[in-house]
Amino acid sequence: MNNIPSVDLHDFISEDPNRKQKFVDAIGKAYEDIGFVALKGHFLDDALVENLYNEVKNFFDLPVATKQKYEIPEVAGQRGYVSFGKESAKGKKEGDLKEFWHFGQYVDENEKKKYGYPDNVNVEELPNFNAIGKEAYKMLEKTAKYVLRALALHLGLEETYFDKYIYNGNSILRPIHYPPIKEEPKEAVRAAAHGDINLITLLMGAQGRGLQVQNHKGEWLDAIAEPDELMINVGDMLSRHTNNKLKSTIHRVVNPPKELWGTSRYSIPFFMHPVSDMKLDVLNNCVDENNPKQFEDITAGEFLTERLIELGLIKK
Ligand SMILES: O=C(O)CCC(=O)C(=O)O
Ligand SMILES: [Fe+2]
Repeated sequence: MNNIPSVDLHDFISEDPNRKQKFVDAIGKAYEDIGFVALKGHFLDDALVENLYNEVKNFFDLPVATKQKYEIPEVAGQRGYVSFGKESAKGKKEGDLKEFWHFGQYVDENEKKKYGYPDNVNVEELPNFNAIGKEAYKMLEKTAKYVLRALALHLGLEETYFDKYIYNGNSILRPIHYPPIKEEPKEAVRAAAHGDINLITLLMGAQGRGLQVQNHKGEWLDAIAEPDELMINVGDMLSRHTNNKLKSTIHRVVNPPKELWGTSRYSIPFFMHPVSDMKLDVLNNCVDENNPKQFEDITAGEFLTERLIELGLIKK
């Protein structure tokens, strides 16, 4: 029995108003409650998923010295490689037991200056790695656009409310490798308890065990998706914007039992970010007498910088 509700994006995209409303209600209810849904009917086909996993595994199999060629501290880990143990969850000193890669937004040459995004990093050893990453990025971004449209309707906003903020948004596709565990990790875990920073996260790879989410009672529940499903959760930016009506649920990746220490785990979250100048100020229609404004006004860019400092990716 899974604890996370399952929804099908085909319902939302269908021309049938009842199916569309059913999707909006189901995802809205799930995000006001547990903060996660498993979603079928997205735009990633099986071949693309398989190709992406193969490329990602081949990348992490490269020698450490090769991977480190692609580590660029000046961009605060926002593109290219981030080596093992570098990132720690907010408020935690032990680094997570993971290494990862970041693909970022693709903007035209003439738009580059406007957005100020760092360039994506090209892996010379793997001729298809970057093209496949880009294709997956675009398909996840398209999926996220429809999910945000459903959430806009649920919030009583215009359906396309988020479209203008996510066009050329600062999203990140992050393939993660949790290597085999070689010695007693003491306090360190694969990913310590955290809320995501961004608007919503679309996670590939939640079929395997390890991901857990915390419910209202503080209990940790396993979050397991079907192979054709993406796990999609609300991040802190959307939770702020909606005055916590939509919940950014704390989640973590636990270490496996000792007999499975020898195995790697891979996952590929897509962190959907808006453009940096989106105001995350609490929406008026999410404030009333019983639920007063809970968050200070802040832009997405300011909020991201604050959090990257807390994660250890920007050095003060
Ligand atoms: O690896 C996973 O399953 C989840 C990773 C995660 O929560 C994150 O990177 O924010
Ligand atoms: Fe996360």
